[in-house]
Amino acid sequence: DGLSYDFYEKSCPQVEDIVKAGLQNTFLKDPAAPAALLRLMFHDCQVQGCDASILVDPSEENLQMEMHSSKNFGIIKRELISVVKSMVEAQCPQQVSCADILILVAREAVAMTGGPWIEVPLGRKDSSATPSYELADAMLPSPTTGVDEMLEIFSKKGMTLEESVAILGAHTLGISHCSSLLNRLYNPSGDKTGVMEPSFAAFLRLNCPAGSLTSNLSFVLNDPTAFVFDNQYYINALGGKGVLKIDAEMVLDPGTARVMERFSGDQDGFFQAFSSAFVKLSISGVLTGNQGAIRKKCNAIN
Ligand code: HEM
Ligand SMILES: [Ca+2]
Ligand SMILES: [Ca+2]
Repeated sequence: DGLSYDFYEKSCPQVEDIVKAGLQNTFLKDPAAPAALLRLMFHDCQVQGCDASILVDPSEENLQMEMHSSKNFGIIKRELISVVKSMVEAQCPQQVSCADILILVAREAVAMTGGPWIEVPLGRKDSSATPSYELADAMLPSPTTGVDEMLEIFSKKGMTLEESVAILGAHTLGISHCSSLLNRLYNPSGDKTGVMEPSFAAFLRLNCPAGSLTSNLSFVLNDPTAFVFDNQYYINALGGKGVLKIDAEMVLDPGTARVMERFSGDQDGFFQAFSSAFVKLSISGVLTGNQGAIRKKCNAIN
């Protein structure tokens, strides 16, 4: 597929160290950043492949952008990729794509919060064209996405059932806004996500009241250790404390539940499956070789 593990060996051998050093400071000051950057990677890769398309800001020539899709609600920290890119540019001008930097950043987000260190192949190019928000609308999941749609998304990337359940373990980090939960909490004919543990249901309703004007601002943690990449997400979901519909519905499906049971008692097994799933996500639909470009700035087409 044109990617390799030593892609920058000649042109920028220190790139992985620059990314890591650049992020250490950022993550100390901003504990929400790792989760945001991991989700950012998924939302880039899911639309037109891992090509940094999600980073492009609107311009006079192109007023449309992926970020205008409501499916990208809650996506933040795009600008951090530009910060890391400028650090890389200072040492290796015009060598390293924003698409690769985004993958390396997501890899560090997992590693620095206690997750596995994942070796990723490099050599992606950046898109020279931005997709419309309609493509983002069509490709990205929503708060009401269920298990069947989830498995379809990830089997298209060559993931096994085990890997698909593992990649959802990304919800061990970060937050969900109340607006993503209202359908689960207050629409009885809405999401059928089984029995929520009663005190947890009460906790969610207390934090996310019906009819609140601030449900786009208020949020709950995705698991009790939302700053730590661990297997707590599976333990909680199995105990009726899954936050999002997908987290709760995976417990109801016997196939996904069996894998969750295993990960809830085997963090190393989870880390291994997550690592191979992460690589499959990161190589999906990439531009390589003469395709695409290396952007000068991550937020604008050259
Ligand atoms: C089809 C499967 C998926 C669905 C339906 C889904 C849905 C969601 C939703 C609704 C939120 C809350 C957004 C908000 O309210 O701000 C969220 C958050 C998050 N998702 Fe997913 N997601 C899926 C797969 C993934 C994957 C594959 C990853 C990463 C590899 C991921 C990483 C995250 C992270 C880290 C957050 C927290 C973001 C933050 O704290 O800023 N998700 N997801
Ligand atoms: Ca993309
Ligand atoms: Ca956690």
